[in-house]
Order: sequence, then C-alpha cells, then structure tokens
Amino acid sequence: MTLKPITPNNNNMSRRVLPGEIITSWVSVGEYKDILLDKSTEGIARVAINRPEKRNAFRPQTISELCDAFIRIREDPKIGVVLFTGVGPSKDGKFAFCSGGDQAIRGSGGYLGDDGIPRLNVLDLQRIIRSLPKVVIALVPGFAIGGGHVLHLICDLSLAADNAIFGQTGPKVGSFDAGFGSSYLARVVGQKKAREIWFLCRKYGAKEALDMGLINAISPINLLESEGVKWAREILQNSPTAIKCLKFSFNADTDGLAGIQELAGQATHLFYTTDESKEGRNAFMEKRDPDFSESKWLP
Ligand SMILES: CC(C)(COP(=O)(O)OP(=O)(O)OC[C@H]1O[C@@H](n2cnc3c(N)ncnc32)[C@H](O)[C@@H]1OP(=O)(O)O)[C@@H](O)C(=O)NCCC(=O)NCCSC(=O)CCC(=O)c1ccccc1C(=O)O
Repeated sequence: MTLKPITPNNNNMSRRVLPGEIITSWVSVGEYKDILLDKSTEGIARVAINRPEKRNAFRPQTISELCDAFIRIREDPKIGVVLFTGVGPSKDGKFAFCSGGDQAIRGSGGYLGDDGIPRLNVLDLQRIIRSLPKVVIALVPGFAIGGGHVLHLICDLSLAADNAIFGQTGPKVGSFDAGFGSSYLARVVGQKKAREIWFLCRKYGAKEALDMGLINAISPINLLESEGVKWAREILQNSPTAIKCLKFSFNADTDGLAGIQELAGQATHLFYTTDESKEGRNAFMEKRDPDFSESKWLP
C-alpha cells in the first residue's frame, strides 16, 4: 500500500505503519478551502497547501488562508514546531510542495482574487513565517518551484522526498523575487550558486539540493512526514526560549533592523519576568518612585 503523506481528514490510526515510520495523531482545525491545518497533542502543527491538481500553486485566497493558519499557530502556546507541506499526490500521481503563483489568475500588477484586486500577498506570508516564534520545517514531497521554492527557502529547516525538484522560474515567466528569494538564497547557497539558480532557471534534484546546503535531509516519500515528526520531537525536547532566541538571532544577521526588533522583543519578554522590571511597573501603578536598589550591576 502506498501511503499519502498528506490526505484530507487523515486518520493515522487506520493506516498501516511502515517499518521505521513514526506517526502522530492529527486533529483538523479550521474551515479552509485551499489549505489544511491540523494539530497534534504533542506540540506539532501541520499546514498543507491543498491544490494538488495545480501542483499546489497559490492564489490570493491560498495565501490569505496560510497567513490565517500561521497566525493561529503563533497564538497557540502549545505548538512549538510547524510542518509546512503540500497535499498529494495529484490525479496523475505527482507530488508538489508548491509551484508558486497561479499563473492562470495573474493579472496586471499581481494575482487576482474574486475581488479583482491585484495582490502579491505571498510577501506577507514570507514575513509571518520568518518571524514566527516557533520552528517551521518545510516537508517537500515533490516540486518546489518559483514562489513555492521561496516558501521552502524561508522555512527554518527543509526536509525533502528523494523525488523532490527545486528551482526558480521567474525570468522565464516574467517574474522575480528580489527579496528573500534572491538575497537570502545567496546567504544559504552562496552568491555564485544563487545567481546560477535565478539566471538559468534550471531544476535541481534532492541530492543536488542537499549538496548545496539548500535542504537539511532527504527521505523516501512515504516516510517524509514521519521524518518531519521525528525532527519536531527532537526540537521539542529542547528549551523553547533558547530556540526562539536562536531563530531570531539567525534572522537578525540577515534581516537588518526588522531582525533586531524580533530578537529585542524576546529580550523584553524575558526582562518582564524579572523583579527589576516588575518594580518599575509596580512603582508606576503605586504612584511612587521606583526602588531598583536590589538590582545588581552584574558583569
Ligand atoms: C511545477 C512544474 C515544473 C510541474 O511540471 P509537470 O509535472 O510537467 O506538470 P504540469 O503539467 O506543468 O502541471 C500540472 C497542472 O498544474 C498546472 N500548474 C502547475 N503550476 C502552475 C502554476 N504555477 N500556475 C498555474 N497552474 C499551474 C499546470 O498548468 C497543469 O494544469 P493543466 O490544467 O493540467 O494543464 C510545472 O507545472 C511548472 O513549471 N509550473 C509553473 C512554475 C512557475 O513558473 N511558477 C510561477 C513562478 S513566479 C511566482 O511564483 C511568483 C510568486 C510571487 O507571487 C512573488 C511576488 C513578488 C515577489 C516574489 C514572489 C515570489 O516569487 O515568491
């Protein structure tokens, strides 16, 4: 039996477990049209683009739903790791993470939703994922192309099936991502390789992607989700605050003041938990001068 890594209303308890497979129980959350959102009781969420017949290309509605799902996850203190993937296979048996913007609804100035307004709202999603105070792991079961390639790139970690295919197509289809899609790509794979990827628009297999540092590991497609759960469980053993601060430290190195703001926000969170900080708040509320004499100027 071939297991689908992602199926709507997936009930793992009725599936046959493969040798070495790790499973978790998913509960579906929210009513979405273009995506699926599931949570497990062990602190993992799963977000999947659900347009397999279009190789999971996104339209404005897909992106709005993804933003909503990631913001829900951000607000849930029980979730520490998100697996971000694409539903598959499609009727022709192929898998995709995402093939970028849906070219069929690309108008002048952006992608057109039902309201006829042109949007490039994938940029909002990129920022939400980057600044999510949780670990986001892309599970790439097939194609990660164009804007879909950028989406796996901006995730914290990427795990790919052995049949996965990566690439940018912008210069072929009249598009480009001059933000994370190019500059951050160069940070990940180096300037020469990033220019090759964008200028030639070639496609790269999973082994090539691993060799250039674009992904973290390869697994057989039937075990891709299992591998994601395994990595998530290992991360969840570790200190949430340490992981969050490390994520924002990595971001601060590349994201300028916006990255420093995220890291600084975590420092403020921690400071609020101290007696020193609480004394400042209490003094204001009690209409008296603050007394910081108990706080030491430690080296
Ligand atoms: C992914 C492919 C390589 C897969 O090839 P193959 O297996 O042969 O399948 P196909 O027969 O081509 O496709 C099957 C079916 O899906 C439809 N489809 C696939 N991809 C798209 C798509 N992106 N848009 C619309 N439809 C798609 C295809 O038409 C077929 O449908 P039928 O009805 O059966 O004919 C291959 O499909 C492929 O190359 N796809 C296109 C990849 C691509 O060029 N994507 C767009 C890149 S540009 C982009 O994503 C912009 C993103 C963006 O919004 C942005 C904006 C501003 C700044 C940055 C960005 C950013 O890049 O993020």
